[in-house]
Amino acid sequence: MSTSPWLSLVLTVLKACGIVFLLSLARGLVWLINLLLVAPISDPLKNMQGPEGSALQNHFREVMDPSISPDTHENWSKAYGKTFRFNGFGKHDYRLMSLDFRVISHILNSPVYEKPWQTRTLLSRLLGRGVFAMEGEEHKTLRKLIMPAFSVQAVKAMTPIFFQKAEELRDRWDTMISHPTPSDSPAFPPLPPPPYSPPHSLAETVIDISHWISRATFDVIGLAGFDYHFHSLQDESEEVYLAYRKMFNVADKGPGLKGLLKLYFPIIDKLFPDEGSRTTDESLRVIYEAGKQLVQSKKSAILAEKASAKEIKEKDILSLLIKSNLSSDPSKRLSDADLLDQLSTFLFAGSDSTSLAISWCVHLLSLHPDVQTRLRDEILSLSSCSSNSPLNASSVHSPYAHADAIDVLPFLDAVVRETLRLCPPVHGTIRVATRDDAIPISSPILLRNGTVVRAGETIPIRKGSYVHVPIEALNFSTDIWGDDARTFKYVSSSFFPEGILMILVNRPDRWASLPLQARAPSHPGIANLMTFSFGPHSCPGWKISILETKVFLATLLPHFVFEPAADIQKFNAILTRPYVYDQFEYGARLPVKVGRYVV
Ligand code: HEM
Repeated sequence: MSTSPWLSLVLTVLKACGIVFLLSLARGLVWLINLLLVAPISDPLKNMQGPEGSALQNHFREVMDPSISPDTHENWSKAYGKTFRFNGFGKHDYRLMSLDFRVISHILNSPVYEKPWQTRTLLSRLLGRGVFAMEGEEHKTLRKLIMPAFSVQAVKAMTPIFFQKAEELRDRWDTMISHPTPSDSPAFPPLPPPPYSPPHSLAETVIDISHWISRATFDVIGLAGFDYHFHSLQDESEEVYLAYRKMFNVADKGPGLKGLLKLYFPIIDKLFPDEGSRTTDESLRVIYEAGKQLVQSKKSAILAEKASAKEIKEKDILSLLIKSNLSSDPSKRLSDADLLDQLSTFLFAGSDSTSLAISWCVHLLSLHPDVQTRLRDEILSLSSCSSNSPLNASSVHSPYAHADAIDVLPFLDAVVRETLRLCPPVHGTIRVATRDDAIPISSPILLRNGTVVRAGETIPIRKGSYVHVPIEALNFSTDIWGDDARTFKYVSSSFFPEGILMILVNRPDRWASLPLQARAPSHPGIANLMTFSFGPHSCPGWKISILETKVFLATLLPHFVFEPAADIQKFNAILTRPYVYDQFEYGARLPVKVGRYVV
């Protein structure tokens, strides 16, 4: 019996598919064996000291979960020296971590180290070709183009917006105190008691301050960035605002296992888009539609003003970017879509990070009433508000003069910096070596084979190795800040012994006379902190955040007293956010008791 031609064709195709499948399987197997068994043998990090773990055990939680990471970093650096290795996805994936500033300086300044492609791909999916996701020459060019938008003058020009939104927030909270509504206090489980409660409470209304401050800082970047009104402090219904929020919420959840698989096999997302992908696509569509019109109208306005030789009035970041773009080498100019990507990047990088800085400040002030009172007194002592009248942009002085006066208040500066040191919104960052390298160290280490690597000598690292930069741990360095640098423990506020609270109360004062090691050139960080990182990828928005935080505190403190309402813990998901202890499933929240301040 002869086989039909169709059947033999099907059999041939099946055979070919089988061969392709077997070849792919063999290739995958070789790759896996090399990854898990062969490559690790010659990895120089193998010879470093570090915590042990089984073949596929990772140490991500130990180094990234802020409820245990301070202890981990302290214990590991005591046991292995300041530069050690730990398991990434297993023993085959040794990663370098260091609390040695010489090592960190090298990693953050050398062109050998870049953000891993995985991070950049994830960011590009949300933010397009933003400065966050770029490296090398492209990054350098773009960075030069955006920097005018972060100059001292540009930040100063934003101050009326900081005041406007801080006052709007103050008024919202004032209304909430007068008329507490059920929608402001949804039915969450009872709040676990805070580690400290004042003997005579002056505040009754519980407000999730991180939620409201986040709305305010989103509005700020909308106006300061694009001259765009999200009006989110009024209600959260504006289309572009919702699009950004939904998209960033997806990002906040982290990639998860499926997200990681999608990174390596993008086809999965094309074939089986999940809820997160659909939300991101729809959000991007809304953002790009609105953004296109915004960029075009701003560009036309700027060109028209240029043609009429009038002074260009627009002060928002987008206008400054367009101006900077128009005057740059035509071959290096950004397209309208690229310009918009930078704005999405600033919203992503600048709104919630600043909101967290303000929220953590209020949280620490609520726990330390004497610091709160001292700070309020300093703010009220400003000549323009000596009579409990609120600081506001429309009073006798211009908002610019107000902002200048606020900026130089020493205790306010100390409280803001101390909070940024203890609660950095970005817990850490990561780099990958793009070629074999030798990293200089300043603190000696003992290798596993008994060799001592002395200060000034180098340790080898090979292409493809990951290096974790533990921002929070570097902020807690006892070499810089002294023995009390690590007395702040966030394991669980309920375990706080009284002694630790007493030490924390006065710590902002350390900023009045900084130790030598905290000053440049010993300390390379921006504003004497690691919080904004440093080097070519350091945060360009740090001046915005520090001044914005100060203006918000200076506007809110003369009006309100803050008392703790719950036991709060830190959780690190892209940013380090506050959660109610043991109520993680209810999302990031920072309930604080807010009352009117009465002289
Ligand atoms: C308290 C608030 C802020 C904190 C803690 C913070 C922290 C950081 C850190 C640690 C980095 C470096 C990340 C890395 O190297 O992986 C960074 C980069 C960046 N930040 Fe901020 N940031 C804050 C506010 C802002 C603001 C207000 C803006 C803009 C409006 C901004 C825009 C950026 C951008 C564009 C980058 C990428 C820079 C580059 O790759 O060249 N940030 N930020």
